[in-house]
Amino acid sequence: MQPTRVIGLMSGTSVDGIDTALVEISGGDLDLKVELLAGETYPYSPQLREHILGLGAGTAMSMADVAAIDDAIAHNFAQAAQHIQIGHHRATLIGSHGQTVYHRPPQGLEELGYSCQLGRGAMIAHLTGITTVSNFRIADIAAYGHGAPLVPKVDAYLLSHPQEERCIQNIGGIGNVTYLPARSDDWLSQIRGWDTGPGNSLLDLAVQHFTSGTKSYDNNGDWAASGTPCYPLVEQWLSHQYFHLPPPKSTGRELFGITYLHDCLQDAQPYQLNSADFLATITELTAVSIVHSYDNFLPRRPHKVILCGGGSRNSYLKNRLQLLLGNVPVSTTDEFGLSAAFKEAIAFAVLAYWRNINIPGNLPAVTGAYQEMLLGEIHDNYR
Ligand SMILES: Nc1ncnc2c1ncn2[C@@H]1O[C@H](COP(=O)(O)OP(=O)(O)OP(=O)(O)O)[C@@H](O)[C@H]1O
Ligand SMILES: CC(=O)N[C@H]1[C@@H]2OC[C@@H](O2)[C@@H](O)[C@@H]1O[C@H](C)C(=O)O
Repeated sequence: MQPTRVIGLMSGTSVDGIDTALVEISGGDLDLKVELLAGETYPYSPQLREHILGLGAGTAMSMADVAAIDDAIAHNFAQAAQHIQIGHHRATLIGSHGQTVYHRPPQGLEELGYSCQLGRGAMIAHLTGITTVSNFRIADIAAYGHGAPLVPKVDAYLLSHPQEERCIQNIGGIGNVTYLPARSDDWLSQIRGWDTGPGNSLLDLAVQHFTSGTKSYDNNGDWAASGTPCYPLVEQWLSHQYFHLPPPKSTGRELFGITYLHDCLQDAQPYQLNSADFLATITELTAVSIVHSYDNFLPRRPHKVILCGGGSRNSYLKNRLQLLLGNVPVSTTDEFGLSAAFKEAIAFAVLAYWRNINIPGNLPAVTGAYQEMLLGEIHDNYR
């Protein structure tokens, strides 16, 4: 059978731009194959980024303003899909995650969560002339799940190993892990996944704070590497309720965003840290919270930790993780043939492909949903 050419579109909690992957997909589950033909990140304009971050942070806005942001996101996503195809044969399917602006996990057993991704799929289908699957999280949420993380099932089929136990750790704005047991008889039911807490979100905000907005992230972690972490503060921050909550669990900028950073800055005042020390301390919180969650919520430490997402390019953070994990080697998905930068975009291409052939995309043991669900709404090409 001919592989299907699919575009995956994803903009995550960093709101840095649209990660776009053009892939060829074949197979179903264990025989799933994905080839990345092109990958590109198309940044948002500074104004649109500011509006999206404002909306997410609770800035008062009219419904007309929200509609304008929603439309602008859909236009940008459609444009990204058009651009990535230049010089290639056309895709027949798009999987668009959209832009998360709000995420509220279920507050109790009988409670439904809520997650809002802007950039309507119907618009993208119309603008591109390509059938588009979007709104991936809602079906899992309707089944009392968190609607996140959704990448673990894709990780399972692209990165699991017959003998090794692996943690696939994404470090985006928020961090999330997929724990993959070795592929044995009932390995699928033993897969776990959850949001570990802050990835780069607090670090990016702190860099913006110290540079009055002239820089948006700590390139390579060099700035943090020039400082020293303040461990009493890391300990204090680690007492945050989220880190102790057992999975299934998910979070977002609602918890680890600008308000939390302001609290951290206040907590740091008695220690009179300079900016480098503060960044080193925030970076340490990301690293320690990841390892702490493995130690608390996994049967044992994995054989390998494999990183992806923008934070995998932060050498200082990677080194801190390696130090905390001792003899468990830390690498990136690039070393396993899967692009660390575009893995999430690739995952939404796979989820769209699965939706199109009626394969469920969620793992109930990860999201907490009571059953497997077909994820995403299909918007036909209206042209
Ligand atoms: N060279 C680099 N050095 C250090 N950090 C980097 C580098 N490149 C990217 N990053 C970090 O990665 C972030 C973007 O990561 P990514 O695109 O994976 O996030 P996201 O997809 O928006 O988030 P999420 O996975 O939470 O949805 C940037 O905001 C920055 O903090
Ligand atoms: C609501 C939402 O957009 N959540 C994102 C976010 O970014 C990382 C983490 O928090 C993860 O739970 C999720 O994204 C990935 C792609 C997922 O669903 O697997």
